Amino acid sequence: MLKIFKKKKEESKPKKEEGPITETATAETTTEDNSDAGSSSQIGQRNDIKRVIAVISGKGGVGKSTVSSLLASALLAHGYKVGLLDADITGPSIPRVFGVSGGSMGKNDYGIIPRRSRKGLKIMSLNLFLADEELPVIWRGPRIGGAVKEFYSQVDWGTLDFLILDMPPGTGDIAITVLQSIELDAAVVVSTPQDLAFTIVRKALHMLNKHEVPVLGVVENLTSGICPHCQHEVELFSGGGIRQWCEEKQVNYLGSIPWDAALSYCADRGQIDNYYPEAVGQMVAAFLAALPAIEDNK
Ligand SMILES: Nc1ncnc2c1ncn2[C@@H]1O[C@H](COP(=O)(O)OP(=O)(O)OP(=O)(O)O)[C@@H](O)[C@H]1O
Repeated sequence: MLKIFKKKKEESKPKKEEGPITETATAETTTEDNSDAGSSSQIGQRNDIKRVIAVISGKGGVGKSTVSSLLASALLAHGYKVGLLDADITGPSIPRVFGVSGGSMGKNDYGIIPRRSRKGLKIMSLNLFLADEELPVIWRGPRIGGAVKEFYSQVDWGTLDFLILDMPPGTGDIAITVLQSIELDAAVVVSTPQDLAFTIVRKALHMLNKHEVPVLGVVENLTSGICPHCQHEVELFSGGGIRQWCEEKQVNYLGSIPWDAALSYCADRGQIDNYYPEAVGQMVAAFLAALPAIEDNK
């Protein structure tokens, strides 16, 4: 006989995930950076963010967070004022790769003060609020969208030339909610050369089209690697049709990043901003060259 287990009633449980992050998760306030601070109604008021650029993949694990971090660091190295918002709420990795730790977040009358990397990149991530970075965040799409929106509007970003948004992976509920939560100026799409990956990444391109977000271009990650034994360059995936696809569809090909052990070494040690090979230089040059067309169409 089938035993039917009644689900325990959960309605009476307090919903822990409700309430603004900026109020519930900020452990401490500080007077740092608020010499001209006003009332709490001034939260986000002095933000002057010139461009919000999303980095998106559609497929998980292709290097979206890595490309977001490299792009933000390279723009900073070019002298731009840059912020990096980790919208990958359930799998945040940005603070770690920049060697920035969490704990109590400072707040002034203009909002939460973002953390600064050693080189001055402004960073905001849910991981910065967690006492233990290994704690999982089990939230549904609307809550995640809400958190990203707060990280955009309730943070004292100040003046930025670029706010880079490391999007959540996938093209489902969570990514769509984030797309709807923040007005984006453009998006950079990341894929590996593998046909399987790029098929899924194309879904992200369709999603961006549907939401009328201009695509700045595609970055191909993990194109090739140097064999540590014979020092020969090896292709890591079959496929390799992305550049041609970009030409056919008149989408900018922003360059390729090879697999490089030095990159993961820097990321693991919180020093991704020390990784600046030629491939990254070429990517940022192509990115900057593609910008005017997007801005002219605004
Ligand atoms: N070109 C590269 N060379 C060496 N390691 C890389 C490279 N690109 C990415 N990695 C490593 O691969 C792993 C996955 O990269 P990353 O976290 O950027 O992927 P993601 O697309 O953001 O993943 P998710 O879908 O979980 O958000 C990381 O450990 C990163 O350091």
